[in-house]
Amino acid sequence: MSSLSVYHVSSPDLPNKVLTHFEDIASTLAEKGVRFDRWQAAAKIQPGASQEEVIAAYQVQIDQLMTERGYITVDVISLNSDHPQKAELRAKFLDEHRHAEDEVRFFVAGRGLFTLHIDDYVYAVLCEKNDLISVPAGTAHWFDMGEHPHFVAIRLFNNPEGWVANFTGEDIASRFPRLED
Ligand SMILES: CSCCC(=O)/C(O)=C/O
Ligand SMILES: [Fe+2]
Ligand code: NI
Repeated sequence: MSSLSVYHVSSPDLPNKVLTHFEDIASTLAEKGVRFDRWQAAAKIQPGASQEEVIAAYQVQIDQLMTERGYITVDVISLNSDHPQKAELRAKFLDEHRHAEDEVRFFVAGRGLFTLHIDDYVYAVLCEKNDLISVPAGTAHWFDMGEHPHFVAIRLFNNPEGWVANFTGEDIASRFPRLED
């Protein structure tokens, strides 16, 4: 089940609230400019499936997002716990960073934990299959796929380079809960 846990930066052990209803999650995030939508990921895709297979299965949805929201680049992260570089891949996203563009991720299988740091609050968004999250450019955040990754996410970008991150150098991510798997 998708969820949103909201913490004050000073209390990583105790969330102020935990939301599990889609409308509550979407409206709380919308107040901060974060878009949380639920789409139907109807094609059965297994974590570990190739980028080509995932893009072909979701071409209609990808085209819709590109046309309606102007994204120009797409790629796929598709990982299961057999992946030989899973620890390095996990570590790559675990430190707080920002992007110069919106972070748009459509989960078509499995789950992952996005944690957003906005002013004095931390928003931990557990994303699952069918969730489409759009985090505004410049938002400090990190992502945990867990020790045993099991997810497929389609990533959309509005720059031709794809994924470019600016790390903040802060250690805040190490104090907040990681994905339990
Ligand atoms: C769920 S997609 C992989 C993570 C990623 O692209 C990112 O920028 C995390 O912050
Ligand atoms: Fe990111
Ligand atoms: Ni699964």
